[in-house]
Amino acid sequence: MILTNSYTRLPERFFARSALTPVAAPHLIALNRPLAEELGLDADWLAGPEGLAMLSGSEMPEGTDPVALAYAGHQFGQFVPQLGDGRALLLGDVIDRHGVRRDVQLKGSGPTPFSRRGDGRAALGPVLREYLVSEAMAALGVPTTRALAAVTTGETVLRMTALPGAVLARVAASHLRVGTFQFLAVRDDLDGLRALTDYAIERHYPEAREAANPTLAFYDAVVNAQARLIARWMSLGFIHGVMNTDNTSISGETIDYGPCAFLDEYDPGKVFSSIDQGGRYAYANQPRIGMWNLARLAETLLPLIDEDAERAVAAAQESLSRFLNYYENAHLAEMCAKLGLKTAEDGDKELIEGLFDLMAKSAADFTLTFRALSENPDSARALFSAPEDFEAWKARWKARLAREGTEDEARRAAMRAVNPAIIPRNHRIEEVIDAAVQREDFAPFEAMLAAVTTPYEERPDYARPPSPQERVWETFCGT
Ligand SMILES: Nc1ncnc2c1ncn2[C@@H]1O[C@H](COP(=O)(O)OP(=O)(O)OP(=O)(O)O)[C@@H](O)[C@H]1O
Repeated sequence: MILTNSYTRLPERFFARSALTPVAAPHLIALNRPLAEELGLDADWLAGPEGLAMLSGSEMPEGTDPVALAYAGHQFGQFVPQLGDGRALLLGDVIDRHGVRRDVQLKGSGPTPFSRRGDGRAALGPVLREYLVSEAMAALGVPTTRALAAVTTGETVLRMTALPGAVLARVAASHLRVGTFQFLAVRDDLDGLRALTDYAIERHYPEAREAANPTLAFYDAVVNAQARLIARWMSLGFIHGVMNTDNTSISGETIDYGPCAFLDEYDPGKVFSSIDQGGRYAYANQPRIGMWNLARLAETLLPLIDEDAERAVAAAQESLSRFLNYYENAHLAEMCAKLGLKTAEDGDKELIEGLFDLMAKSAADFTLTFRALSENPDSARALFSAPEDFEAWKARWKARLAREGTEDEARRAAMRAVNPAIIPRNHRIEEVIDAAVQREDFAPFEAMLAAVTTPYEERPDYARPPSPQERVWETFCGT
């Protein structure tokens, strides 16, 4: 098993090497064989003793050079100049079957020089949550980190109580974050910023090299990727929950599934995360926060954009101002597709907003509403508290559909292919975690993984929203 590590070609101050902390009794609970195959990794080797030693962070194959990456970040708006992988170890990278370099990282593998007061570990529950939700997101076509494997450690970690420990092996287009740039900028490390920008351009946006101002073109590409990512989240009712700048990936992937959750009933102000007291990362705030995070990235790049500070600010502002355009175009395209419209025309935005208003008034289930519209709009009526208002909206929608003239069955098929039947609902995730933690029963995890990775197939058992007794009000971060 050969993993190179392209980060170690960057200056030493970007990362720290860290001693391994072998775990008591590693046990493989999940291995993503299709992903291993896509990465060109030998799944049988990964499932064997040497693979398990690597996946649990206990022992590395000869030649592996794992590192913890340094980064900073704004957490809930407060700048922390020194964060870094406090419980993660980047094993290295591979070139996948499509020729793309991908990182393999362990999360929960023990203390690193960046652990601060933390134990470097992860509990089984959050590892299962991240595994399920990231794989669901991939199946839904959302750019995301992936789950390669999950291993229990045979050790307990202390949180509110003693919990079983686990390690997640995660794959990412890279682990570069807005916070990685902030780490260098706050230290006035211009050479470092140059090296990091070159690395990021090379890895993610090579076309920026050809631009008159490569740094600006790189920034614009990140703005675009984040705008499209957040539009995708919004179209699925996904709430990230902890959109700090250290969780804003330069590649435009979703990263860190700590307190995330999908909406059940539609509520634009919805917050799940127990630590998001002010609602900063509420569902409807996500585009605005994405733009705020990108402004922080711009600040780090100013000296590379232009030697003249005023010109640099003006250029960065112009680029950032395109975020709203990118976002609105992407969101409109997503929503038109969800409503079976192939093109967008004047008035579509109002049609979409009209539906969301009704959904909010009725607390209609987000996923069920769009799925019902894809199958049998009459069945959607029951989701609305004022059926006559829904009928009026439906008449507008039907008139709009008639103007496009797509044949009904073809339109329904197209809508079913973009409106999932299955999302990883929070109450089901909690059941999976309970079974695993209380009874070491992983069958519910496997069954749910199979359901959420085929999200467009009808599965009434997983499609059902929570009953009032099953409802989960809060998710917890950083465990
Ligand atoms: N148990 C822990 N021990 C040491 N450091 C931790 C622990 N939990 C979180 N941290 C660190 O606190 C910071 C913020 O944590 P956060 O929960 O956003 O990240 P994470 O979930 O650990 O990792 P990632 O963002 O890579 O998914 C990170 O620097 C992280 O490494």
